[in-house]
Amino acid sequence: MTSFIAGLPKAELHVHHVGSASPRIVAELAARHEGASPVPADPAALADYFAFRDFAHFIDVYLTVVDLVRDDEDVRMLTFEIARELSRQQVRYAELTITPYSSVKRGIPAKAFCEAIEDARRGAAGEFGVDLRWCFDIPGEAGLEAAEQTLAIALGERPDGLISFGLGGPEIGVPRPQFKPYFDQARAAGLHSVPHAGETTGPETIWDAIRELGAERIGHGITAAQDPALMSYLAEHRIPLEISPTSNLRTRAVPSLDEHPLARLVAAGVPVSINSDDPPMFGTTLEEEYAVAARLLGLDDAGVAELARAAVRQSFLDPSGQAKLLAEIDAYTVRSA
Ligand SMILES: O=c1[nH]cnc2c1ncn2[C@@H]1O[C@H](CO)[C@@H](O)[C@H]1O
Repeated sequence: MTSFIAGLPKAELHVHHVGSASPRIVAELAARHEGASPVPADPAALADYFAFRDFAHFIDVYLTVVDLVRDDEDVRMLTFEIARELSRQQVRYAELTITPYSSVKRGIPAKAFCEAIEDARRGAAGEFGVDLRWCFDIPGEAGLEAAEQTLAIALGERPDGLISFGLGGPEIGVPRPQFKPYFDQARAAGLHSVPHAGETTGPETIWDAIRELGAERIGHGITAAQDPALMSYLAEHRIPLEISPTSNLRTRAVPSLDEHPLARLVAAGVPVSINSDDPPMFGTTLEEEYAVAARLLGLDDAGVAELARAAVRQSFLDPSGQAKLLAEIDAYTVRSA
């Protein structure tokens, strides 16, 4: 199973930019910028640093890593190195969630930020054969000011790889309906709506994301398992959940992997993709998340290949790109039989 997963061509739909900074990248960033940072450069110490009391603590820690990204060269290096890691796991296509607001607020001009990610996107395609797209998300804890800025950067700079508009950060105390005007404008401009919801709050947040923000996919959405009517709605309207099992464990959104609602969601017919969210911060990889999903769902190699196909079909990759990647998965599965 493990070697099958390792070689399986994949697509990743829910993985965060700064959240993918590996210990090597974090050490490189820490070394570049003198000055006090609580983020340890030593990989062992960093692993201890990435231990979270709860979700709010996770966001606090996450933002200390955001502080390490100080200029457009840091952005370019981080993005390119993420693509290297994705290619090592046979990821051919990834929709990377990026929060430009947080970096622009820290002094990186929006134009330079977008040029840097686009440089890295071209490099990733040429060097690694990884096709990167961007989801620009609003950091919810920064409220409507961040929504305003994120939309302005998205529509003002409109980098070629930008395909979707999201909402991350804490859900508690951050009601989704307030962001409706920004999602309306983003969708009117042709961006897909993919807010987080139902990660740390109940099903009503997911209903809001659907009804108020026009969600086409939901980030996490695991509390949908508490509402059979919502699961039926997600199944009937083919609104996929972007599931990251270990993330939910490490942020304490679920008490244990065995209690993760993934199997209940799949049994109810809810479309899901498997993702890693913030892999180094959660001590995992996309490959590992496929193995966790295979265990929780009792899948054989054929079942795991279907997980990869589902992610491709739920992606915003164009039909010909999807057909090409699906054919690659089919060919790999036949070869591995
Ligand atoms: O699992 C997650 N849930 C919500 N937000 C997340 C997660 N992982 C990373 N972020 C990021 O946390 C920042 C908060 O300012 C945002 O950039 C969001 O993208």
